[in-house]
Amino acid sequence: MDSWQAALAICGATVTYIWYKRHRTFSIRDVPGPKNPSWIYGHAWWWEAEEVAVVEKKILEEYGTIARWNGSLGEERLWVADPKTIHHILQDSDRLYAKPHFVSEFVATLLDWGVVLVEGDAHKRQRRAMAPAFGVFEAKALYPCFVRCSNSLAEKWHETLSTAGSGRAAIIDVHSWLSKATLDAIGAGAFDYDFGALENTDNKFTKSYANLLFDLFGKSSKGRLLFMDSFKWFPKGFCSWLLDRDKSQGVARVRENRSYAHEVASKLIEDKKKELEDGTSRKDLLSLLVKANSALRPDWRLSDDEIVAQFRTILFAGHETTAKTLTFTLWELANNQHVQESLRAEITETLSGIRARGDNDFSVNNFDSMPYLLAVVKEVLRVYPAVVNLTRMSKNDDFLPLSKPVVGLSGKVYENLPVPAGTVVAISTVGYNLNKDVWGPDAYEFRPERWLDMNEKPESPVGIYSNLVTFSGGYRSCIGWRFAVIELHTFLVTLVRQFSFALPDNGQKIKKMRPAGITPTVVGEEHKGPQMPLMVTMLRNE
Ligand code: HEM
Repeated sequence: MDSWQAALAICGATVTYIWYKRHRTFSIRDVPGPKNPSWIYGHAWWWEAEEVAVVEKKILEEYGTIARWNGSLGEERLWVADPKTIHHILQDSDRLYAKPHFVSEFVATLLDWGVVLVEGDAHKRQRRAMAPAFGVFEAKALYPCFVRCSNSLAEKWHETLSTAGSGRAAIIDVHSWLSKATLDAIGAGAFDYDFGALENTDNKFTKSYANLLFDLFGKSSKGRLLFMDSFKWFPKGFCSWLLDRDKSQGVARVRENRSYAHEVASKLIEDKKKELEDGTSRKDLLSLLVKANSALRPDWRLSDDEIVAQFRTILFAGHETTAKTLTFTLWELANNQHVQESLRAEITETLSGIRARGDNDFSVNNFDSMPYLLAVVKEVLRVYPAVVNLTRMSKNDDFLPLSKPVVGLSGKVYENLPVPAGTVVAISTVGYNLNKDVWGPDAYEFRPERWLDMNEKPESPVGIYSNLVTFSGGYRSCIGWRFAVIELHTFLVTLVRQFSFALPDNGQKIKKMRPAGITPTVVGEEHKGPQMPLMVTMLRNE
């Protein structure tokens, strides 16, 4: 075959492929969605440029709970905020949907191949080994760690405010403090390891976490996004190979973090194994994991490398997520003084009851009888889900069930939506959590009271916690949700009883940026990375 014939054959094959993709029955081409701003880049930049929830509300208002959008080079994708569809993807479809390899390989630079990223039998095996460390009893046992870390944070704020001009109040970047305190909390609770972040200890591993996610994702450009999206065209493994050679500052920082993490984790695992042999095993998650693992059938056991991967996974999955959730909680309390006052009143009243019974302070079980505290935390988790999208890819052609029919661009009405194999589906946690069909006409408002009025349980809850998709749902839902919820309750009670929060009167505006989840930044100072300056005032001692 000469070169002309070869060129003709390639052109013919390309045209046939494009024709096949356009005309096959299983297509999402007919689904309405926002106009593609660029065939080359798709919507990636459009998402990045807009504030979290602004785009989601636009899509919900204009297209409803299912929309088509584009990846690079014209690729068609789905955006989903419909409860029935999400339920199908998360609960029923181990066989049908997987995390796309090009996303997982990128995230693996941060987490290694731990339970968040592996698929199929490897996931089952890793999850089985981890499950015993994440029960209710185990989460409650970590309460003293959270008390210690939240008290250390309160002490730091007391010191800062006592030396401030007025002696009682100052503007504090609560996000940077909460990020340090939650790193200490996950270190203590999950590994019995002291990061010393609040104390500013000279620990290179601790320092390697400062703004790591923002450096990796927050300084994106169109070219960078295209580069990352292009991994989808390459076979598995290529992306990892390329990232190992990537010289960009964000990836270089992650590589450095990985080498410190491996060093620390290997030493910790060795110590935990020794403690297990000596009968001095502790109650942190890693000790429980090492113990549960050693009792498993040999072919189910995790290797040391896999345990190291869980160490990095737990650190990433459980650190910034809780820090950001707490940051937005304090912001909403500053925005809604009546909510803050009601919460403080409930804390004070509960504490009086505890003291009247002869106890000194809160125990973890007291939170269950604090409906307003529970409502505030659920409402923050609803409006500010730390992970804004769950990305999946259909393994086979599938029909997605819908709560409401979708009217296609052609006028055709779909009761179920045909989705071709290989379609990327973004499950929008923000879109679902703001869906008015699920949460009522005031779904966009921050209103903790909705949880006090709610008494009906949904027939098929979508998420693992309170019908929210914030912790995902089904067999890959967040294994650490109990840990997170107890940590959030503990920090809030400690901080709200000792400090009040208000918006600074300097006209500053907060922008919720998208990279690496939902990130608080100040408008005009986005380049400085995450921050949330609030006016914090010391309250009188109890
Ligand atoms: C507010 C805090 C948190 C939020 C919003 C959150 C959210 C999530 C979400 C959405 C997923 C699913 C990710 C996906 O499917 O791609 C997930 C998975 C996971 N989370 Fe969390 N998380 C939080 C805290 C924690 C904590 C504190 C830990 C550990 C102590 C943790 C450990 C994990 C792990 C190990 C997984 C992977 C589970 C699996 O794939 O089987 N998370 N989390």
